[in-house]
Amino acid sequence: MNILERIVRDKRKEVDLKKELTPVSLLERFPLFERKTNSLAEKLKQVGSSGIIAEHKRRSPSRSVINQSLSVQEVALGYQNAGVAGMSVLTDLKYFGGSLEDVLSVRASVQLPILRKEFIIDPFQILEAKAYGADVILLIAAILSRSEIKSLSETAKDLGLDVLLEVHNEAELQKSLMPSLDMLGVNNRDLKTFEVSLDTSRSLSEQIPDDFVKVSESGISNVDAIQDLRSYGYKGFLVGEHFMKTENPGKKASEFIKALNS
Ligand SMILES: O=P(O)(O)OC[C@@H](O)[C@@H](O)c1c[nH]c2ccccc12
Repeated sequence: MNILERIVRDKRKEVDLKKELTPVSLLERFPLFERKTNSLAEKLKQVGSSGIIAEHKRRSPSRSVINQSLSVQEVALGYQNAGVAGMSVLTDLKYFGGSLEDVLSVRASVQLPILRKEFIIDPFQILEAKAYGADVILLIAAILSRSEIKSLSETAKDLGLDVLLEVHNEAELQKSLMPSLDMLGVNNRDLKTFEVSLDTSRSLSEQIPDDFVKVSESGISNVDAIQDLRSYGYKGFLVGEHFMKTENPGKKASEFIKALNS
């Protein structure tokens, strides 16, 4: 069993348990459930957007410690001041050390569009995302069938959330294209082997129709890479470790965006 299969197996158990404990009717009564969401796709399309989607990530299966010592609010404020287009918040606890409460804290601290970074396999997790203040959900093509992608993305759209669909190869891309997606993310990291190559974004770019906002994810650690990926049509750049592994992720992001604009 590869790591992705293990994560999904554990996620199924976690979600089934949570569904027993929390009725949907309760989530729908959370104060944040009614709010108007903030579109990341629209933000990325604006001229002059930095395109940076900065991630909060304490640890990962490929790197046991990234940053465990900062408060998520502090990181969020630093990112917002730096001029990022949006923020991604990992909510998986077992493998990434995150939680839905992290989304709630970020929502209370900044106005940025917030992506709930999670292994979504059930509509319940999309209701949670809305209830805790997220604006965008991630769907990962490697763990979902076409019909699951369709029903989950339609659920998200009905709630006013943006959908970022993540692919890693051509087969995943071809099986996933449908109008209920807003952004197409190409993960440069193979979630089964952890190998990273920006060539994945370069080679898949021309197969992504222009009606989707293109996002390149993972392994981005320099400004030149972004300039290069822009020439392939990418408008969003998901950056985690390069910022989070420093003592001051907001400062790192600020320097990065300044270099991008100079
Ligand atoms: O830390 P990096 O290499 O900059 O990567 C960030 C982000 O792309 C990565 O965390 C990620 C992309 N897709 C995911 C799916 C699940 C968990 C994590 C991810």
